[in-house]
Amino acid sequence: MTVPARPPPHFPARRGSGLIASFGHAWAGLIHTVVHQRNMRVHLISAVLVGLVGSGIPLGLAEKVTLIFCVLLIFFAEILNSALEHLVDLAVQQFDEKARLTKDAAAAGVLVLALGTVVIFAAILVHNWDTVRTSTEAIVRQVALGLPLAACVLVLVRPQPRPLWVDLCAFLGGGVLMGALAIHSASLVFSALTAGLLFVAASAAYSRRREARSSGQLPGDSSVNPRPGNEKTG
Ligand SMILES: Nc1ncnc2c1ncn2[C@@H]1O[C@H](COP(=O)(O)OP(=O)(O)OP(=O)(O)O)[C@@H](O)[C@H]1O
Repeated sequence: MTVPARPPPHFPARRGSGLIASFGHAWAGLIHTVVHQRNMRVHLISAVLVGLVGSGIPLGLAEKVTLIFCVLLIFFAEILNSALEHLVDLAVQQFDEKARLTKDAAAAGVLVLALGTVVIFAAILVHNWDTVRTSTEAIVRQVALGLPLAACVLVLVRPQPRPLWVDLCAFLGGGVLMGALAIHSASLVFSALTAGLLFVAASAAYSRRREARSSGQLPGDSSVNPRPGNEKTG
């Protein structure tokens, strides 16, 4: 006797197929993590600061590769940590010791990587201390233009509701600062990394605005608090 084929599960229609659609799903996963995971936003701001140091001080190839690899590894770990949290929440809706152990272990993985990156970053700065000491002009420039750029990224990723013009000013202001920094950059790879992070922050701001609109919140209405249930700390 043949077993009747099971009906397909109730899935919403896929947003497309092929390589471009796969890239779109991965991009949506990245932006969702930035929007909903506070720690991911902390990593993003830290990565902007690393990008500013790397594009201000001339570093060796091995040092550049190590720093960029560390930054990407932390993002990777945080995204995987977030995926695991979703999976655990899907399987377990009540307090469960194994759920706690799984989430704690995943969070520990991110913590270890973040601490390791801080140590590596400090070791690279100490190793290049002579260059750092003689790069006063570059340091002043990176602080004068880079800190406002980091502030623009911070504005874009903040969960608090705000008017659209604030996001637009932050994105355009960040772009102008980025351009000014890129002219004198010691490393175009680090400049590209910083520009990419600004773009990710702007996409997160846009995505948050769309979510707020579809859930009935008016963007820019400061009387409406962001939904705390949607916000994760890790
Ligand atoms: N179902 C559960 N059973 C037991 N403990 C849980 C459960 N869900 C979460 N926890 C505990 O609460 C912590 C925070 O979990 P949550 O899902 O809120 O993630 P988060 O705040 O985004 O995580 P983190 O900042 O730790 O990465 C977990 O690390 C775990 O110790």
